[in-house]
Amino acid sequence: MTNTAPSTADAHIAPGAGDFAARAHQIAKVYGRGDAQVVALAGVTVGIPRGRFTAIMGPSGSGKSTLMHCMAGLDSVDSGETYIGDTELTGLKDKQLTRLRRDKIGFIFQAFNLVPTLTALENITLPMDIAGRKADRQWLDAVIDTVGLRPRLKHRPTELSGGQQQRVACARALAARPEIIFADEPTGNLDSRSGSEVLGFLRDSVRRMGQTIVMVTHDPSAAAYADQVLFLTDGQIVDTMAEPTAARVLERMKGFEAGPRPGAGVPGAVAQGPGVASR
Ligand SMILES: Nc1ncnc2c1ncn2[C@@H]1O[C@H](COP(=O)(O)OP(=O)(O)OP(=O)(O)O)[C@@H](O)[C@H]1O
Repeated sequence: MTNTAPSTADAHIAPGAGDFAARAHQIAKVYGRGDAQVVALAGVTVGIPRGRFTAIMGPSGSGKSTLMHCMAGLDSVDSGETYIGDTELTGLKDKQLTRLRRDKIGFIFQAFNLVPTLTALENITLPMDIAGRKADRQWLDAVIDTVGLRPRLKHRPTELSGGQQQRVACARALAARPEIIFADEPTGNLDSRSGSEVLGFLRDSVRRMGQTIVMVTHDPSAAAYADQVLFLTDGQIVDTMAEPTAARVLERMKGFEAGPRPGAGVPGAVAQGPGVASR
């Protein structure tokens, strides 16, 4: 069911209000028809605070990837609006959307998606090369040092470990200084040590470089690296948690197995950054 009722939370995401790198307003997404119909998003209103690390968690099938894909302009919504900065994505033509994704958004996926014939450095600068943009040398150096890739820049992906390949993918996402980075299970293919390294690096890029990151994850330990966690069930944001710990996130996730927490059903909830009270 799509929730279209206005929410007082909407005031927080009116265009120009709040410092959000990305926003969604009452977005709904339904797959299939008739008996096969699945409501993936049921009227989600959310703002992603700029310069913060936000994790999205929820049971399998709760709509995490759909929300991320719709907010990143990789998938269309059936109703509602999405914004990157002040630019409304809904209604953009394909070419405009491609340009916006290229110029303003960085992506990190579970599969590293590196070009095997290019070196680590060439992979990092590839999006800028395609866009015909010159890399800011100082920034690029800072990114390379932050991810600890300097001794590996001439290596091809097959000559790098999984963790190193994902660090190349992180550096590629950061190099163009995007408005926001969307990361979908970035540590899903990594052992726990490499996963911790990548997560530590993502957190550092938020703290030291002011990057905005949104990450979908199943792992409470990964979510604990974030500044805040949004919890989705049945296509709605039902809770938020600031300054999460793995234990608190795990405890909250257990609650979903027994159904949403009483009073936690807040369709239209808005991520409010560090000021959100822990629940
Ligand atoms: N292309 C599609 N066609 C039909 N149904 C889809 C499609 N993509 C997603 N769905 C359905 O929409 C719902 C939400 O899917 P989504 O992948 O967003 O959930 P998720 O929370 O990311 O799940 P997981 O944690 O298992 O990856 C699920 O019921 C899924 O089966």
